[in-house]
Amino acid sequence: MRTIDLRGQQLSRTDLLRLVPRAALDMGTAVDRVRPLVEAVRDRGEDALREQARDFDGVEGHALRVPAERIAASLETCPPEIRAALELLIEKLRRASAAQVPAEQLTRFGDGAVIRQRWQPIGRVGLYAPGGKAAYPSSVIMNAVAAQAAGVPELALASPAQVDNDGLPHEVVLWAAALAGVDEVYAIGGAGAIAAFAHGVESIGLAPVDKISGPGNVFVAAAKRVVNGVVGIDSEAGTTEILVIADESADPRFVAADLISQAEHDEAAASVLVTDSAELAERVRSEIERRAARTRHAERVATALAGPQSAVILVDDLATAARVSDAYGPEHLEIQTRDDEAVLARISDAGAIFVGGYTPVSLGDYLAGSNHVLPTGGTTRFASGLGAHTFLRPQQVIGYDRAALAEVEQPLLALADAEGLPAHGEAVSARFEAERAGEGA
Ligand SMILES: NC(=O)c1ccc[n+]([C@@H]2O[C@H](COP(=O)([O-])OP(=O)(O)OC[C@H]3O[C@@H](n4cnc5c(N)ncnc54)[C@H](O)[C@@H]3O)[C@@H](O)[C@H]2O)c1
Ligand SMILES: N[C@H](CO)Cc1c[nH]c[nH+]1
Ligand SMILES: [Zn+2]
Repeated sequence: MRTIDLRGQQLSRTDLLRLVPRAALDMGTAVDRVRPLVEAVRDRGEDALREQARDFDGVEGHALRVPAERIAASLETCPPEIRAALELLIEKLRRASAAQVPAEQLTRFGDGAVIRQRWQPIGRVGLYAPGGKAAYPSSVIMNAVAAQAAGVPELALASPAQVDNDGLPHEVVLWAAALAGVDEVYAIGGAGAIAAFAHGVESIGLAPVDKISGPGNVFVAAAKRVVNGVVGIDSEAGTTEILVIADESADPRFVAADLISQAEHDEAAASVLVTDSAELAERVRSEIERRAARTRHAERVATALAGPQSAVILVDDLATAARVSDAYGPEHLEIQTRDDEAVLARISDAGAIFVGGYTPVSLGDYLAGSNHVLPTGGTTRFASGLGAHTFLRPQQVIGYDRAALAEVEQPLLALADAEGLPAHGEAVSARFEAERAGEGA
């Protein structure tokens, strides 16, 4: 990991934005690459999906829709300990997701004037679970349980076709779909899946969805940006990022293990350590050296950690560390310091925040009860992680009676007049015309 030494420098947020590294393939380039893939699926449907499965997943002649009976039957081969772990995840996530559903609120302006704030679930959603370099049953559940907590009636799931599973998605993805109660599943990956959800594919019975959610690599995130507006999207939950703020009190073994854990996702994943302790930085480095080579995906991890997107950043103090973190706006932020709450209080922009030495990101990836689908690429400035709220739209329901309308008639006429839109005022006055004509007679 390269070192960026910011000690002794007074840097503005703009300076920090330029200094702090970002993922190797930028979103603009990825958008240019996937736009033709999305348009091909929009224009040529199944044929384009089959070409993309051949080119990117190495799969041909497979069934794009997984029969519902096959999904249910998959559970027969699910080892009991994996089933129990998936069920534990479902149970914890259901509780935390239910807490994300807001209660209906009433605002009354006197007796006959009320605004109801209700939260309306989206009708049909497309859930994406990645499946290129690894299998993501946990993402199936993060998506499905959040949507179910919101009350979404129709869920469809897509995940890449696998050569070693007869062109079906990973078997463990089917287990998760069966346990989460999702029976509309497609063996489609990447930009093709996002385009298929957005535009529908009649020949395989895939109706267009209203909103797409779920994580994926940079091509998946870019495709979501392309279809945004045709359908809604959750967030750009792309290539994984972790930023750790640590001081000399942190355990270098924990910090190193966490930086490696997220580098395991993708050669393009970003692992960043920000510390005011040069000694900790050194100890983390040697721990990484000791551990990284031993991991199953050592080459991928080494590439991610050596890439321009990963770094050790040395700062003068933890206040500066928090500024660096906010400028970066990481998907995952870990805080391992002597006073974690003080650092947390300085943080604004992060997808999810993991506080203390015993709250690693991989706990949140699987079993904290929180949702692991999180915004990346600096979008934490305006986007949030996936939750029940992702699938709910606030709608105001307005009800005034005659007396309450009469009470606001005059100020409303003044506003309509100020905007030069008198018919707006007349739409109110018209309701009292007959009565006034009677009074005048
Ligand atoms: N932000 C989050 O919430 C979150 C959560 C989990 C995983 N992730 C990220 O998801 C990603 C998973 O990636 P993955 O590759 O394993 O699975 P994936 O399903 O996201 O991507 C595989 C698909 O990418 C497409 N693809 C591959 N090469 C391409 C190319 N050159 N051009 C266009 N399309 C191409 C193919 O369609 C393929 O099916 C990782 O980057 C991981 O960090 C993010
Ligand atoms: N760390 C990922 C989010 O970037 C989520 C995940 C799923 N499985 C393992 N990890
Ligand atoms: Zn992870």
